[in-house]
Amino acid sequence: MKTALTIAGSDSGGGAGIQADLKTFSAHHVFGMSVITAVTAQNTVEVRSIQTMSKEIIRDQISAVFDDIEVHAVKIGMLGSAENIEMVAKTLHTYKPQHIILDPVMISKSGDHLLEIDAVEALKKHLIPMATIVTPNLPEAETLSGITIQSKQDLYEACQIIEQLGAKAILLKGGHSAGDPNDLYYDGANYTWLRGERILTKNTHGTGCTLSSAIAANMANGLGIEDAIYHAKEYITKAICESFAIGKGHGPVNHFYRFQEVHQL
Ligand SMILES: Nc1ncnc2c1ncn2[C@@H]1O[C@H](COP(=O)(O)OP(=O)(O)OP(=O)(O)O)[C@@H](O)[C@H]1O
Ligand SMILES: Cc1ncc(CO)c(N)n1
Repeated sequence: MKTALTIAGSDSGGGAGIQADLKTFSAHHVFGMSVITAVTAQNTVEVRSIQTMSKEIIRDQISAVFDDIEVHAVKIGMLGSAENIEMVAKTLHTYKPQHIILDPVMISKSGDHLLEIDAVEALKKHLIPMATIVTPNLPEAETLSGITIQSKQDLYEACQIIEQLGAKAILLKGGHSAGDPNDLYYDGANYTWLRGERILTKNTHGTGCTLSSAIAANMANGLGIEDAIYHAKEYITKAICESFAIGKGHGPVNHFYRFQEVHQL
């Protein structure tokens, strides 16, 4: 059995964060484990409050997993504070997991801050250099690169700047663009476009969490990085296509379609 660990925040509404990650792992037949960095009181409409976990309990959750269980891939999502970023980086340095998929979560679809503003520098300094792949959305790529993205050329430049921070590869997600949701992959040498067609739905809560977890699950299952992102893009596209109109805001994506396909439900 292959395993994947998510280090992320809890979403009480079940559409994003740890909950989306574990559902994605299961749908990929990967055994999911979790380190909770923060608890958010959240639904499809808003984030009502956040309690960030202490750095000690984050460290202890990570070591409890690694001291006992082989971890085939790690996905990192919401971290909350600079202090927690430093602790996650320091603890992962001890265990040196082979694949680290870093989703640099900053702001939720509902517009709420999930990362303290002064923590961006810590993310750049401590975690990006450890990442196998970083998966920023457009606003996150602007924050990490320090440039405003208005053209295709800006996308290429943002990828280069983030790669120079030490990441091995970048997947710059196009969900927030005005047109079709095309994602740009950069491996430090070449650019590849993962093309998508915009699905007209408001049910896009947790799309970024799901995409990064699907990449982690695919890598845990032994795929190389390029196959892993290609299949993850297919997975998120279908999951959005068949998403659920649950709640009054941005509803969650559908992880069950995989089980329905396999079991012909
Ligand atoms: N309406 C849509 N139709 C098709 N694909 C989409 C749509 N919205 C997003 N995507 C795809 O979903 C993936 C996640 O992209 P997005 O930019 O939404 O991430 P995100 O902002 O980090 O998500 P979140 O913060 O809600 O978890 C990308 O592959 C993107 O192209
Ligand atoms: C806990 C959590 N992580 C990530 C996201 C993605 O925006 C979210 N809304 N909530």
